[in-house]
Amino acid sequence: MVERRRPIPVQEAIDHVWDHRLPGETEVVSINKSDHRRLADDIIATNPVPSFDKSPYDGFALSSADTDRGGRNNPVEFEIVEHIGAGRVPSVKLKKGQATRIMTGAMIPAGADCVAMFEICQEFEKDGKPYISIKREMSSGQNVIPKGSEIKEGEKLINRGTLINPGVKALLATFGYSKVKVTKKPLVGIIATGTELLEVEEELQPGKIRNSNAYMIESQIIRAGAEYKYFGKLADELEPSFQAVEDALNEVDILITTGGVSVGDYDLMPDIYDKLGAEVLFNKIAMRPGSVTTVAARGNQLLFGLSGNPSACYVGFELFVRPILNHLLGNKKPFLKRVNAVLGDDFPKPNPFTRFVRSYLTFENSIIYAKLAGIDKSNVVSSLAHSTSLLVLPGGTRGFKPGDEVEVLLLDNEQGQEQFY
Ligand SMILES: Nc1nc2c(c(=O)[nH]1)N[C@H]1C(S)=C(S)[C@@H](COP(=O)(O)OP(=O)(O)OC[C@H]3O[C@@H](n4cnc5c(N)ncnc54)[C@H](O)[C@@H]3O)O[C@H]1N2
Ligand code: MOO
Ligand SMILES: [Mg+2]
Repeated sequence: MVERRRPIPVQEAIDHVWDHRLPGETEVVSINKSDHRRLADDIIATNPVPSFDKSPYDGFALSSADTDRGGRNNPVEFEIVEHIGAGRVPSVKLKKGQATRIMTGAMIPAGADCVAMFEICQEFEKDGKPYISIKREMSSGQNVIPKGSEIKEGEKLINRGTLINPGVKALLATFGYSKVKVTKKPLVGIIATGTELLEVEEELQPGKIRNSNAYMIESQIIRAGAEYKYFGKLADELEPSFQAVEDALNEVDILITTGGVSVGDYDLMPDIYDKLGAEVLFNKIAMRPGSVTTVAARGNQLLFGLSGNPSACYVGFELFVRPILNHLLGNKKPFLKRVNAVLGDDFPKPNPFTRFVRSYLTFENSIIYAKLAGIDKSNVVSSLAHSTSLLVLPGGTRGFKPGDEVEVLLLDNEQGQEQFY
């Protein structure tokens, strides 16, 4: 007799997996290798920025008081006593009527409180010495970037958990973080099951198919920021499959298998979990595709039994594996970002289960439209390449039509959300 499974709501399944989450680990990497990693510590300003009063322009540093009553008919003159570029420390303290020729980024000399840009100065020589004249009044602080005006020393700039992007990297360099403490990438094992599977380089044979899921999962793991180890494909035979799964568990943090989780004669994963002594958290979810997605726990390891059907496998990963990887990676918003959109296609067939439809978004006249990425069947592979989102259609007795307001989960968005819903 076929086993009857009780489907549980998606949120309940997500909660079960979430209850088994573990804290991630950290490691130190060189700043050059830190891209796309997540910060394990807050980033604190180790110095003020700028760390000295500096000039934002090429011009002349002088005392604004010396320009008092300067004007169109009353030019004020300054003797140029020093010439400094960025990186040099001024050595002359300016006296009344003196100015320093200064370049962008250079330190403002003592005795100066403003910078007159080249464009407003007349240069000339008097007694063989360089001079300028200015036909206007300057104010104190004009064209000076004061020390600490951008960032105060000790200020918290970036929260731990933040993904390192070019801007974050610029800050790390600004504050001397040549080594960066980041969260460690969890290692996720992949096993594909199915006697019908051929590897990518093999010729197609009658009754067989190429194993696309393992490669798809590799890519999903990388997109999530983790690392994978592929243990190959297994024929549907219990003893060797059990051995392979047990061996793989010794090497990885998390194990993903694909196929063999339904109720077929060669669906061996339920027996393998049994033999491993793993606790099956659930094996039926009220969702399409991926209703047979099974998650088991052995010790502190999670085993994700994703469906063999490509679209079901894909969705199972995004809903159940990805948040756990995000959590291990220190992402404080581990669930897929959910936004509202307008349905751009017809979807007349109702379904009692919540559907996660492979879709993409378009942006027209300030409206986000969600459109179907292709055939909406659990066994198809073709729609996945065009999917940037999962349209969430609640289960029920009605279908959906263009113009209906819908929710979509974003697949390529780095900013997730704290809860699934
Ligand atoms: N009597 C029932 N039959 C089925 C049920 C059910 O409830 N009662 N559930 C159906 C649903 S829903 C799904 S989804 C599938 C799930 O199947 P399995 O997870 O057990 O996977 P397999 O049987 O091993 O394979 C299913 C399908 O996927 C192809 N496949 C498998 N591995 C790969 C791979 N690595 N790359 C590409 N394609 C793969 C495989 O050849 C099969 O066509 O069960 C339904 N049946
Ligand atoms: O698990 Mo199946 O994908 O619901 O069709
Ligand atoms: Mg099966």
